[in-house]
Amino acid sequence: ILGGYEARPHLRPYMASLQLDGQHVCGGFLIAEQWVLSAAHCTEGTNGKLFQVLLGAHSLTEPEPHKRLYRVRAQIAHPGSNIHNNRDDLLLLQLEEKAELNAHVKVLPFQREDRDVEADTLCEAAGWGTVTHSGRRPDKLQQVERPVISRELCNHRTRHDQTITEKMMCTDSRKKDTCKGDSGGPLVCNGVAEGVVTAGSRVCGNYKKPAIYTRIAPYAAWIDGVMASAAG
Ligand SMILES: O=C(O)c1[nH]c2ccc(F)cc2c1NC(=O)[C@H]1C[C@@H]1c1ccccc1
Repeated sequence: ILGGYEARPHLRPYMASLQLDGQHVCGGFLIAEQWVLSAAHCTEGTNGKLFQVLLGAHSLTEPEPHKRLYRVRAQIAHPGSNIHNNRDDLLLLQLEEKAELNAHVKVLPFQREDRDVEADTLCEAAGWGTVTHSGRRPDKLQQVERPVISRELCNHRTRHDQTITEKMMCTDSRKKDTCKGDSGGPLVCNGVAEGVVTAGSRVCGNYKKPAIYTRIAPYAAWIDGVMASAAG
């Protein structure tokens, strides 16, 4: 998160850190007791290794009472996701067991109504992604508030030039922005997850390249289908 600030500990009890060998790789969030939603690109370069999912954390390194690392039973990338673009950039992770829900570990509802969030709506993003242009990594969860920008503006030839589909949304990236390592985390608008930070490599903090999110509502049926088929 560039230009943000330390989140109040455990005010975002749905936040997950996707880790490999104890290292934070991407964000994610709890959408059901045994399911985390993140971004498919985060699995690139992991050559099929399964993540571990840290829940209930504020600091990545310090011992905290409700912090717990969960093994992953299955990782399901959206079938349309690919390395060449940001389309269908979603990853579902089934935890080995149901997460123990408490004040520090909670499910975040996601938007099911497929309607664009109005431009200028202030939404929030949080993550353990880079906090400086030089790539400094924070230990504690950071957050930032960003206004939604219209798809028309985001698709301008000087911005993302017609690559933003109706299954994506954008926020202003002037100075304050999501960045590498925040991918997979939720864009929360009025208390509901409307988007997932895309994990395609992009420049951060440059107003000419707005932040891109996968809108969740268009994928509600896919998400429900995967969770239902793997149930039990
Ligand atoms: O965040 C992303 O967009 C992204 N997309 C990817 C694709 C492949 C892939 F193997 C990783 C990623 C990855 N994350 C990262 O590189 C994480 C490791 C870097 C990081 C940044 C800040 C704080 C901690 C760690």
